[in-house]
Amino acid sequence: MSAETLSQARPAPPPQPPAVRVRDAVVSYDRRPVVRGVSLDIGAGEVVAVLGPNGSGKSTLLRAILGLVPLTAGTVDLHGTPLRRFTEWARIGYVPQRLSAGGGVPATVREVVASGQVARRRRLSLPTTEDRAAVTEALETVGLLHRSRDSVHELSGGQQQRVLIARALAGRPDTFLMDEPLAGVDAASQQTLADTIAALSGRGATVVLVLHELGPLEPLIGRAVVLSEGTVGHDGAPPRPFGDCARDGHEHIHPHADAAGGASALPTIEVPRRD
Ligand SMILES: Nc1ncnc2c1ncn2[C@@H]1O[C@H](COP(=O)(O)OP(=O)(O)OP(=O)(O)O)[C@@H](O)[C@H]1O
Repeated sequence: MSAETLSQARPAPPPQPPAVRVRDAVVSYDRRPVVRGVSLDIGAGEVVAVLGPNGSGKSTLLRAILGLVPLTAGTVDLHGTPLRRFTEWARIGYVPQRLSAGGGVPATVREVVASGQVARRRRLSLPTTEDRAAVTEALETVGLLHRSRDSVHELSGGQQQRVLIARALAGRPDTFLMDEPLAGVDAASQQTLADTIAALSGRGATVVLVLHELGPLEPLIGRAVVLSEGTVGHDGAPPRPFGDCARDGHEHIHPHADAAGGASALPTIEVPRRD
């Protein structure tokens, strides 16, 4: 290579840090460790499923990554920054598992979805036209624009789940952590949401999905982290036959009631810790 070519060569961009880096993470409830020494990196732009049986620690790991439950030991970095110093919460979209009934405040569907933009707004600033358009688009994406003014209390369980997904979309983050986003959602909406997640991935978003079954997300999932009693039992291509969970008679207990029982199950809005 000539001196001239060398002088024209641009320096390579610095390597991007992983979107999520977990090292030796331990999380305990009442001194009982339920995540026991997990280490993993999730690269920016990766789509990763976190699988495992009931109680294996999937949700707890996700919540620990977000700082919603404290680590007993180990570290978490988000986009190259230790969790306790991480401030770019507008980059993170969290879809929690639907939580207990009765804990929510009365809110319309639109209000809940708009709350997904809190992290990206300056304190006390009003939503911009762009913000409002993003809320409308998110509601359209999950097929609930027509329910915008209804109370979330009136929605079925599957619809509430779609509200939580819309809330994450409305914030326009680049990193999604979703805890069973399709559980309780009807088949047609599941496919729409899978298409949405595929589009997010196509735009370079990082997506971490706690799942019990891959379902319509299967084509998207190249990597699965399988937890077993709080440790990583497998990290690689999705194990087969993982579709067993979808077959009749599987013993997995899904935490989400479907439409029938959903009206009483309010989403609890959680904001990651920012200290
Ligand atoms: N807030 C809590 N307090 C005490 N124990 C908890 C709490 N949350 C979860 N656990 C327990 O920790 C263990 C791991 O739970 P976790 O919800 O992380 O598992 P999971 O793999 O997501 O399960 P599931 O598939 O049922 O959602 C379970 O034994 C659960 O009962």
